[in-house]
Amino acid sequence: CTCSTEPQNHRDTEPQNHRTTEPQSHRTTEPQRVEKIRFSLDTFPCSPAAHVWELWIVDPDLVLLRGIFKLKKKSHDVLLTRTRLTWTPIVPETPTGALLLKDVFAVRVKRRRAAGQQTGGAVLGLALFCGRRRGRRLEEETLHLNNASVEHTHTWFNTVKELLAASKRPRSLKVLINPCSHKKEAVHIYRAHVAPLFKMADIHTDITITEKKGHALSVLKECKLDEFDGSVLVCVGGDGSVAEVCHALVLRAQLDAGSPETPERATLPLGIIPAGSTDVVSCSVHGVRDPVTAALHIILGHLQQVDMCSFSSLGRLVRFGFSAMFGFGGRSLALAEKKRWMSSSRRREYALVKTLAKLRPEECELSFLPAKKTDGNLSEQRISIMSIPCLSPHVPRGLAPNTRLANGSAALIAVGNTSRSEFIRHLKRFSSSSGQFSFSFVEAHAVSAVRLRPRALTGWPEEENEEEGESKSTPIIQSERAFPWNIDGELVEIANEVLVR
Ligand SMILES: Nc1ncnc2c1ncn2[C@@H]1O[C@H](COP(=O)(O)OP(=O)(O)OP(=O)(O)O)[C@@H](O)[C@H]1O
Repeated sequence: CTCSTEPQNHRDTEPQNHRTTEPQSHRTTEPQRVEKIRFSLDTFPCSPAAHVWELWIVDPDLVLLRGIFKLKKKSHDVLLTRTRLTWTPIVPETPTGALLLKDVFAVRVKRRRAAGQQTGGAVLGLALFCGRRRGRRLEEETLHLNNASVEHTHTWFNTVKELLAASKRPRSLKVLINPCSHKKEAVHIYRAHVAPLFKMADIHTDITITEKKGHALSVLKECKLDEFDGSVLVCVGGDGSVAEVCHALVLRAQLDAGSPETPERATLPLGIIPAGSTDVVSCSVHGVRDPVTAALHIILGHLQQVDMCSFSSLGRLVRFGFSAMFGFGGRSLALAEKKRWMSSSRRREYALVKTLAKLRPEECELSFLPAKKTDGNLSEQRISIMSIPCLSPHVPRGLAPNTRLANGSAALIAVGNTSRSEFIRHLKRFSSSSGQFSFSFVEAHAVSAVRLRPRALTGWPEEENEEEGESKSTPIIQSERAFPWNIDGELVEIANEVLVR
């Protein structure tokens, strides 16, 4: 029983509040079983000083203080109640869990709030948000550090926040979204899976939803790059969108450096959020096709250099890109492009089957500069050139599994003249297992440059009338002298020899 006019003599009139103002080592986390009964002055008129009497019925087991002390050189959790001191050894003394701050992207103070309550609420502790590896994926995970002390929580919060602010992470993002990618889901993928993570990490975003093909290129050609200082460009879309943005970044770097001949490194890093049908570039860089993994890589500031090729013809730059196919790959894409009204998977299947039915070698002269060994000369081929492994859900090990992302070379895969059935066997091995290069008609080389000169300037002329009902005014090859190339999934028609570096 105590009597007071000074609330602080009771430590506080609200027993549960005093828990939140105590420093860590003197704070109890036990529920406080204290009941308070108030009496009016009239009840005890004999008291000269007090206005109110308060009777405190105190649980003798109530923990008054709690802290970590060493007893006989071992750490103990020590509790103080009104009647006794107890201590429990803290075992093991080595940490049982660890979290690297390089994986943490946000910290928040947790509060108890009623439904609909926006502000305030009792402090419950800290939540640390991090990206955890699960195989090739990065997943968002939260570490809860529960502690009801306001002072303690804010000290930890401020320190962690300062540490995060000092790390090399993007503070702002210029986001380009292709709303037409694949099933037109890019905007939804961004809003549902990516934007909440950027918000959580306090990253400012400036979003452009592209209106047509070439829009991203014109944005990046004309923008002032110093406005993007310290920021990262993000592309949400499929391989066509990524290729357009990458081409724009490298082209811009070359234009700014005034060196059309020498390759220049792009000044802005690019984040790729996969929203296409195959997402070869995203799969190759992240090892998995997953928007959350991609977003967490961006937030955590992970950087990966990636090789690109330049494609030029007769001394003029055609474009920059990661992969190109000539022959079978170019022909089937050209055919698929004619069937735009079909769904993307159907027209791809249709074009594949049709092109296989008319399979024949390209008459061409192919020379290359090997990355390590002696140079070579090949003819009558179907050809692929890839600066990255080109992984996709359909080809889990990649079209060019021996190519690294940034080794300064590309894989040249040349498939010589063979029967249709052997060619199909070769193709099938990409999706099933290894061994796709162990055919006598397949050659694979690591190269730093390739020159391809088509010999027959009219390509496959018999194809142009290949189907009943098909208009003769829409030939597969727009110009009689042009050859279809598949560069990063985009149809590029080039009439003359092509130099890839
Ligand atoms: N608003 C738009 N309307 C039409 N095309 C666009 C628009 N914005 C961008 N594009 C172009 O769409 C082309 C294809 O986009 P993207 O590669 O993202 O989709 P996709 O072809 O469905 O995916 P994938 O290449 O993985 O199959 C790109 O060349 C891009 O330049």
